[in-house]
Amino acid sequence: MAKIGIIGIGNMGLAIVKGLLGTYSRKDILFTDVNKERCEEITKELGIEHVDNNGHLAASAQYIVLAVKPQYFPAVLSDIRNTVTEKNVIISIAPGITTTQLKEKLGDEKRVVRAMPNTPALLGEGMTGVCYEEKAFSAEEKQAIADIFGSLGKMRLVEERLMNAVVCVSGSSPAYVYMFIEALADSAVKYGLPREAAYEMAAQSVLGSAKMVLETGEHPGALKDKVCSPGGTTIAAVSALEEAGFRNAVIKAADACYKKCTEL
Ligand SMILES: NC(=O)C1=CN([C@@H]2O[C@H](COP(=O)(O)OP(=O)(O)OC[C@H]3O[C@@H](n4cnc5c(N)ncnc54)[C@H](OP(=O)(O)O)[C@@H]3O)[C@@H](O)[C@H]2O)C=CC1
Ligand SMILES: O=C(O)[C@@H]1CCC=N1
Repeated sequence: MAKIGIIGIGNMGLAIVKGLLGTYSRKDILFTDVNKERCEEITKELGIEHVDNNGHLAASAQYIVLAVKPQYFPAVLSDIRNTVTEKNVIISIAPGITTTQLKEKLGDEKRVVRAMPNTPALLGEGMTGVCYEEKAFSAEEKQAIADIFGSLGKMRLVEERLMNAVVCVSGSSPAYVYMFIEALADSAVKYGLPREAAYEMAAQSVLGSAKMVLETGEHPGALKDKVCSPGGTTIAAVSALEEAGFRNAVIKAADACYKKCTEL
């Protein structure tokens, strides 16, 4: 099996490695990071090798995942530029950095995939949007890309012009979902429920509701209507949420997220 190398073992790099471990053998994964102490700790904890610099990683792995913050991309791309060849599959998970920009830095003949995963990949429950130039990859490579992101959860191929929308709906959205869970739990604590019970009840309600959307195929609005008894408690809450601009707040959050993608 071709080796997968991760550059940057922070929040997302580590989530990807842990997700990959569900499917890939330890010997097929390697990583680098500027923080050598962290490298040692992760190697010790997970039994995965790290190498001492990005150039060495690029020489050893066929699939290379760039998992550093966008501001560190120029340095990382320059580290690997002279080592990667047309045989490598270079996967960027940065928001806002386009395939054209990546190829400008790496050389036009290099082959680039853009992916936008999210942190639930850590548990194999991630969602990743992926785009690449169809004709640049063999069927076997396309399968390998699907396997890599499939091992982190669900994956969908999208057109590159939609990658910023993917950041809004799934790359960044776990943060808003955690805020919702936190607020929901606070609301129950306010009325006397112990905090630990409140987090479990809030999180399980979000998990169960998400599964209802995914597994019944019903429209979220129809599922909402089934919770709202006429004249009941839920419709009173829904009315208060509408008054506070709940749905508009989420759409405005996406506007801010999308704008930021275009500025990075
Ligand atoms: N976090 C998330 O939920 C998601 C993040 N992403 C994207 O993933 C990328 C990484 O994000 P995230 O994991 O949150 O960031 P982190 O800062 O947590 O992780 C990046 C890691 O890379 C290290 N690093 C920095 N420069 C280099 C370098 N030159 N060579 C090797 N390693 C380096 C950092 O070290 P140090 O800390 O010392 O700088 C850090 O350990 C970003 O582009 C982000 O936009 C995409 C989807 C979701
Ligand atoms: O906040 C960020 O910029 C990254 C991209 C998606 C999630 N985290």
